[in-house]
Amino acid sequence: MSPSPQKPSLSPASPPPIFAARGLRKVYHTGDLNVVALQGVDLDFHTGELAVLLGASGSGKSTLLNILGGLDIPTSGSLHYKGWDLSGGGERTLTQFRRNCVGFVFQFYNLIPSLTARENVALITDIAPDPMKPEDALDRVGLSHRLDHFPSQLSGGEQQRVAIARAIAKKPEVLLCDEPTGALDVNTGITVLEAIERINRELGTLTIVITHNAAMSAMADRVLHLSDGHIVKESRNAERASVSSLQW
Ligand SMILES: Nc1ncnc2c1ncn2[C@@H]1O[C@H](COP(=O)(O)OP(=O)(O)OP(=O)(O)O)[C@@H](O)[C@H]1O
Repeated sequence: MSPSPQKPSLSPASPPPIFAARGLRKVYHTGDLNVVALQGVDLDFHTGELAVLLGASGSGKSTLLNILGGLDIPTSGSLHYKGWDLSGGGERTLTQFRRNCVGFVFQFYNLIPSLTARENVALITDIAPDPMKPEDALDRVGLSHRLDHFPSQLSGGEQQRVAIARAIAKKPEVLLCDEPTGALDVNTGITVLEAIERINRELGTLTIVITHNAAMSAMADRVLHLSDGHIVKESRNAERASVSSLQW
């Protein structure tokens, strides 16, 4: 373990973390320029937790989420998910990890326009080892009445909920959400966050949501503040606020 002033969040009563990141550093090389996006991050995450990762633009949030999701690897430091070495295990390990363990939700929904909601979700359920039915996934995000609608026939919030259904249909242990409400107005954003919170609560999926929006902190178990590539503050909520009470 690399020495660092940042303390991992394990309390004595906690079960072992499923993610353990130590000294994560990420440097992007672009021409002559080196951008240090992460400067030595130590973090643990536990099953069932809902964590909000807050930070200004450029603070390193997406870089961290992409590394946690196996879309990228750190320049140095280590990342373990259960028994898997995601920092040094190679592309095959990352592919297996992404395919079996992680669902992603991004700001833009990336649905296939020529497929219905059900068919967009079925794209994933057709290749996952033990998926839920597309109809069940869409039911969990409150879209049972929109199964045969095409993306162009759905509102932005509904499209994002289809994207969430697609992400959770393979029953991932981890759900990673990068600015899931960034393109939505407040009320629509609330319905999307309600869907995410419900998935976390009902399925016990470790859920990490990144946002600029400090108001979302109240819905989390734990809030991590990222600044300039460092975790500068970590706090826990004694209770999670209901999503419908959030305002911004
Ligand atoms: N592929 C890349 N190549 C070079 N630099 C990059 C790359 N991706 C990110 N960066 C830089 O790394 C830093 C962190 O970027 P990152 O996208 O992780 O921040 P962020 O907190 O998610 O920002 P935002 O909220 O604006 O999405 C920024 O300075 C960014 O310009």
